[in-house]
Parts: sequence; structure tokens; C-alpha cells
Amino acid sequence: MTEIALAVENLSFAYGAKKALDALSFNVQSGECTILLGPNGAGKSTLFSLITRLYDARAGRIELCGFDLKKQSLQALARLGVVFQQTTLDPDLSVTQNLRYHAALHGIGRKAADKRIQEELERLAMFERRGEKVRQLNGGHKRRVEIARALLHKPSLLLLDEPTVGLDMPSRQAIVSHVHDLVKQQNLAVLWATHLIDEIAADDSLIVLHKGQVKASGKLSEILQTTGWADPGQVFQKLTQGPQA
Ligand SMILES: Nc1ncnc2c1ncn2[C@@H]1O[C@H](COP(=O)(O)OP(=O)(O)OP(=O)(O)O)[C@@H](O)[C@H]1O
Repeated sequence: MTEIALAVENLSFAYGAKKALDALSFNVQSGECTILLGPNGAGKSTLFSLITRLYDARAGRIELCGFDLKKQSLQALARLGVVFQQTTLDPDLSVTQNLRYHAALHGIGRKAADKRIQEELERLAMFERRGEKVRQLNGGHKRRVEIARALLHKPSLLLLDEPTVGLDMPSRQAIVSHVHDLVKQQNLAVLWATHLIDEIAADDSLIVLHKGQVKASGKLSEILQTTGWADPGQVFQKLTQGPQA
């Protein structure tokens, strides 16, 4: 069943006089991986900071699963899982210890937490590494642990902020394929910020952000059909480069 997991309406944000987001409106649906594509400075991190409530939006509205982020923050944020650009795992704790800590923060009891930890680590093929200290893991495996952690409280929307930066090609491909499997198996909504065109799958949705504005949004296949452009690379190039971009 498709539902709107994230609704952004007329959202604007400025750092002093510098406008970073200019009246953004878009939806992210459950069961879909939505790629937020934008060059450096497009406003991706600012948008994520507003969705996670690191910053407060003064203009516009954000809803998570129908809950207003400002007026019903607890209910809204309970539906959200986040993987930040910089790792936030404790390197001196084991994989399981890191995940138990996070589960405790969400008020999940030990027995239920251990069950959820096993489920998520198995799904990401990391269960056999559970006893290892995080500092012993390679970058790709750390990312998988972070994704498992973000899913422990069963969120409806997973935000991924450039999760493959710095990873080698096999690790990148593994993350891309794990996340797409999750979307299908769990009916999860994913919003994935990247500027790497090759991370986009044929049935993904796309939001192209440039200079704080949404230049296109919708199913990739529909954007290609409407515009007649060949692939996401051309969509990106046409909408973010050249005189009219
Ligand atoms: N703390 C800040 N103070 C002033 N301007 C800022 C601040 N943070 C970001 N900006 C500006 O806001 C705009 C959007 O930046 P943002 O970091 O959200 O973009 P981004 O798409 O995440 O870029 P990147 O891919 O480089 O991380 C840019 O013009 C940036 O220079």
C-alpha cells in the first residue's frame, strides 16, 4: 500500500540573508526509494537538518506519516530513521553494544532490542560480525551497521545523507542493493541524498534540487518520458547546468 511518509509543503530556509531553500514542495511515498539529487550547495543538508529538527523551519510545513513535525514532533520523529553523512557509531564498542545503546534511547527493552538487532543485522548480512568492535569494520560494513541501527525502532521513513561517500565500488553497490531490497520488503520510504547518478535505479523516484529549488520531482521513468531525456545523468545535467539552470 502506498502512503505519503513525508510531505514537504512550501518549505523555505535562510542562513541570515543567504536563502538556502526556496518554497520546496514534494512528497516521499512508502515502498519507494526517492533520490534527492543535487550538486554541492543545492540545499540537501539544510533540508535534512529541517526534517530531523536540527533546525526549525520558520516558513512552510513538514509532515511525517501525517504528523506535523512542529506541532506533533514526538509522534513525527518516532517515524524517522536517519543515517548521517559522518559516522556516529562508537568505535570502541561492539556492533551489538552500539545497537543496544540506540535501542535503549528509543525505550526498547533488552529482550525486544536483541530480537530487533538480530533481525536487522541478518537482513544486512552483518549478524556474524556482531561481537566485533566497530573500529575493526571496513567503511561499507560500518554503513550497514548504521542502517541497521536506523531501522531498530521500525521507522516508516529512512533518511540517508550521502551514505556511500568514501566507499569502494563493491561496498557502494552492496549498500544500494540492500536499501532497495528494504524498500520492497518493508514497504519503507527512503529519501537518499546523493550526487552520484549511478546510485539511481530504474524504478526510483527523483527530486532534483538546485540552488534551493525543486527543479523536477516524480518517478524517474515519468520524468524521462515527459522530457524525452535519455537517463538520470542527462536530467541532472539539463536541470543543474547551463544558462537556464
Ligand atoms: N551555516 C551556514 N551559513 C551560511 N550559509 C550556509 C550554511 N550552511 C549552508 N549554507 C549555504 O546554504 C546553501 C545550501 O547548503 P547545503 O549545505 O544545504 O547544500 P548541500 O546540497 O548539502 O551541499 P553539499 O552537497 O556540498 O553538502 C549553500 O549555498 C551553502 O553555502
